[in-house]
Order: sequence, then structure tokens, then C-alpha cells
Amino acid sequence: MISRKSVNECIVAGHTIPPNTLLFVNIWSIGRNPKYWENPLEFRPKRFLEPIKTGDDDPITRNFIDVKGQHFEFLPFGSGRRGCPGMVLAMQELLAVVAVMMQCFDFETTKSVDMAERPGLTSPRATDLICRLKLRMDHPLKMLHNPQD
Ligand code: HEM
Repeated sequence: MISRKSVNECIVAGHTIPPNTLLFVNIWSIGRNPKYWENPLEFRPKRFLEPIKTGDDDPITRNFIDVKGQHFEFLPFGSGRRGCPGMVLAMQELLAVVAVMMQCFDFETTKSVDMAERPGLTSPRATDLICRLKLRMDHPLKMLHNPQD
């Protein structure tokens, strides 16, 4: 959910918004709208590499989906002037953290993965995902000295 305050009166999707109104944009719901996403609840990361059909009256096909706030069907970092200033850092950090964790550990789950969500700011899981990590090498720092291992 991101919030904005209207400065002037405007019309959004046929609704008149008076000035000085606090508005909440439900980006969670937009990202799960079946009008734009095929089987939106299916965990299929590959969908982000496939063309996507979007738009209401005059559909267009995008060859990729941009996360930086230009494609409004997917706004993980918000959009416009108050969009997330940490976006570039977050994108680089995520890649580095996930890559290092996969390089250093094997992950074992005790139960099957339940993707159901509970309410919260960051879409937390309804059932916590408990993992057991197994080190993939004697010592992670050894990798720095012997990268070929
Ligand atoms: C995956 C990681 C992250 C996600 C998904 C995320 C998402 C968001 C979203 C949706 C907003 C609201 C944007 C809007 O209203 O249009 C926001 C705002 C903000 N984020 Fe992030 N963020 C992430 C990481 C970070 C990091 C790493 C930093 C700082 C180092 C950061 C700092 C901020 C700040 C300061 C704001 C408020 C901006 C403002 O109100 O002008 N975020 N973020």
C-alpha cells in the first residue's frame, strides 16, 4: 500500500477526488490483478521474462516488465517523486545476498512451502518458513582464498 495526498481536485477511473484527500494505492492488489497477470497467485518467476499484455480498452504487449515505476501493473518500489530512493541499492543487495547464500549453504525445509500470506507491511507468510542451513564448504572464508573450490 502506498499513500499520496491530492493537491487539486482530479478524476481517477471515474471517481472525483477532492483536494487534500489522503489516498491509498493498493499495489499488492494491482500486482495480483488477473486482468494483467495470468494465474496471479502462481509462483512463476519466469513470468517476468515473458511478454505481458496490459491496458484496458486498448491492450498493448510489453516485452518486459519494468520495476522502476513506469509500468503501473507492477510497482514494488512505488512510483514518481516519492518512489523508493533505495531501489538501486536494494536491487544490487538482493542479488549479492541471495548469490552468497546459495553459494555457501544448502537449504532444507522441514515442511512443504506454504505461500499463503497474512496481513502486514511486507506480505509476510501466514506460516513461517523454517529452513535448516547446511554449510557447503568447511569454512565460507575459504572460498575467498580458493575461489576454484
Ligand atoms: C526490496 C527492497 C525494497 C522495497 C521493495 C522497497 C519499497 C518501497 C516502497 C513501495 C516505497 C514507497 C514508494 C512510494 O510511495 O511511491 C518505499 C519508500 C522508501 N524507501 Fe524503500 N524499498 C526497499 C528498499 C529500500 C532501501 C534499501 C532503502 C534505503 C537504503 C529504502 C528507503 C526508502 C525510503 C527513504 C522511502 C521513502 C521515500 C519517500 O517517502 O520519499 N528502501 N520503498
